[in-house]
Amino acid sequence: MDFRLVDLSADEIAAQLAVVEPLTESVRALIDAVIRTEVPDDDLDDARRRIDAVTASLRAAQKPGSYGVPFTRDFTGMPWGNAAVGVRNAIAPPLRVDHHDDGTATARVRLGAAYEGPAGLVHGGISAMLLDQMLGEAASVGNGTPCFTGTLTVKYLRPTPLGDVDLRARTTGSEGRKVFVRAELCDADGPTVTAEGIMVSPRNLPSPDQIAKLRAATAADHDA
Ligand SMILES: CCCCCCCCCCCC(=O)SCCNC(=O)CCNC(=O)[C@H](O)C(C)(C)COP(=O)(O)OP(=O)(O)OC[C@H]1O[C@@H](n2cnc3c(N)ncnc32)[C@H](O)[C@@H]1OP(=O)(O)O
Repeated sequence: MDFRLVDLSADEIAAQLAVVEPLTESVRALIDAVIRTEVPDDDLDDARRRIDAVTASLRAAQKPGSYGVPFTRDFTGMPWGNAAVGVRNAIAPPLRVDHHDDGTATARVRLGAAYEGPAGLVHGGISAMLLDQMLGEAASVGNGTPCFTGTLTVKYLRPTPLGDVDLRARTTGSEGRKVFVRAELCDADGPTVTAEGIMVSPRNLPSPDQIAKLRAATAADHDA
């Protein structure tokens, strides 16, 4: 787990997001357009050349490896490359997860043509990924430390049509470093996929107490 700290204020992060989120949204629109376009082949070839030129311009200054999960000075994670929630990742729908006082995590997301499995239906792997993220978020926030998926059990109750889906997760208990979590993915008529997870806080991570102390120390440094 990457605990790299970045010295960015909330304003600086907001300024980055203001540029990055629209760019990623444009790439998502591009993905959808490539899937559904019916323009002639010559136009496709021309589009490819122009896209390659944009890609080359972005690669002029490029981070090695992946984005990782840097932490801000108030110890907030920035999982911007994450496949499910990443604001820099055009493959992510992205899921925007809300955490509630009762310990549940919820999200609503529109799954378009890029997430198709069977015709007109959400790919089962995408449903599993989104549910996995929800389980991890509910477990991690409830536990106060990041939890990895140990065991994930997914049950597909009925097909999920592409379109708007709602997700909800809640922890059902914990035992040592294990957190037990349940989640469901619903269309307008109710649950289509359910999941159960045993999420484990890895042994080499700081404990929730240590993280709370780190967060307090970082805040105190910043105030000084
Ligand atoms: C705001 C947003 C915040 C942040 C939100 C973050 C959300 C992230 C969501 C994404 C979730 C992912 O995709 S995570 C990526 C996919 N998952 C992974 O790559 C995990 C790969 N596996 C591992 O790293 C490891 O095997 C771990 C962490 C699962 C366990 O390793 P460990 O830490 O050494 O654990 P260990 O001491 O062996 O075991 C501790 C206890 O857990 C149990 N245990 C161990 N492995 C498993 C297992 N696979 N399934 C069930 N239970 C297990 C043991 O029996 C033991 O129980 P007992 O004897 O105490 O009873």
